[in-house]
Amino acid sequence: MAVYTEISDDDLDRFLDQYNLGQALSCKGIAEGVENSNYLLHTDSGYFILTLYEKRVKAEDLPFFLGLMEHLAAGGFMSPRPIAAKDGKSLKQVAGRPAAIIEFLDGRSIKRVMPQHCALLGQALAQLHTIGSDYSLQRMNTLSLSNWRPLYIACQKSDNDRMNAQLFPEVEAEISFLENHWPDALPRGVIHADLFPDNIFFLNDRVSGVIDYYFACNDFFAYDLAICLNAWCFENDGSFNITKARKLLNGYREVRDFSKEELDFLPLLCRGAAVRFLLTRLYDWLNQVEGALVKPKDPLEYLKKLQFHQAVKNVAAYGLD
Ligand SMILES: Nc1ncnc2c1ncn2[C@@H]1O[C@H](COP(=O)(O)OP(=O)(O)O)[C@@H](O)[C@H]1O
Ligand SMILES: N[C@@H](CCOP(=O)(O)O)C(=O)O
Repeated sequence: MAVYTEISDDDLDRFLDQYNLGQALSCKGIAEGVENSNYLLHTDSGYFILTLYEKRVKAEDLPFFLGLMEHLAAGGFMSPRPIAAKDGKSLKQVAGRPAAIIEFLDGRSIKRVMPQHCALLGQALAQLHTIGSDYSLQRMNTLSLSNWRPLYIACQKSDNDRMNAQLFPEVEAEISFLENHWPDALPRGVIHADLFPDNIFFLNDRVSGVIDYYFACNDFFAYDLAICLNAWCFENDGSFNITKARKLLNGYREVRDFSKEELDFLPLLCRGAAVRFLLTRLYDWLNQVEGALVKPKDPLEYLKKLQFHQAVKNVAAYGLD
């Protein structure tokens, strides 16, 4: 459960006075998520998500994230809209943290990914890329190639018990490889950058919501696909499910076709995406926040995914000819 910051009743009442949403009827910490504190807020006007932005989210990036949600929703994408306060602004403060109230979306994230979910995910991802392409704000990816080595060094420094001594040389060699082979130019635009199964809601066999834009940034579209291949196409036993990958990629290209160059770089981008999540998970594992209600995720899951992609020769391994 991710709740890092508690809100007192007085703080909540004062906060809600700034909106036209009536009084709070309840406000409960949500038992999912890792990055921010999220509450299910029930007011006289209905249900909302109240998010308090924590650690990795920089206050200066919040206009990009909230504006993107608004832009995507206006373009017909199933993103929740931030709720504007009486002064028209959606970014506020509560309990000393930047905070926003977000529209509540119906639907549920799926616990057991099936190939048809991957096809719908692919279509949704391509829609996000297409609708996001005329978004006016820009944000650099702060968890990309140039950030992996500093993050790796920070992990090493945090590993006081040398629990991961064996892991480090392998990760460092991979970072060096990626630094030497990362593409300079591929089709790019706004990407979600964290489209894991917990960030998509399904209802009646359709995508009803895409949430959690707090890693969104400008980067290669194919890197977003790589993140999704890692997050959606491996089974619990660590094996790669080529059927799911094929469905994901084919679903994507029904909406936005990818170039040969994007496909050629896909194995490398998948390696980079694996390193990115391995490192952030490792960092969080080694730097657990005392008293926070959060379950850290397993970094080694991403080492196994990395090793799979290191052995991939071309996109046939992902189900494409
Ligand atoms: N707009 C929304 N509508 C409904 N539920 C939401 C919405 N946003 C977040 N949630 C719920 O809150 C949980 C955590 O949200 P998320 O944005 O993933 O948090 P974090 O940024 O901490 O990872 C989600 O798994 C979902 O259950
Ligand atoms: N998806 C990341 C962690 C970020 O969690 P989210 O709750 O923001 O999706 C991971 O799996 O490492």
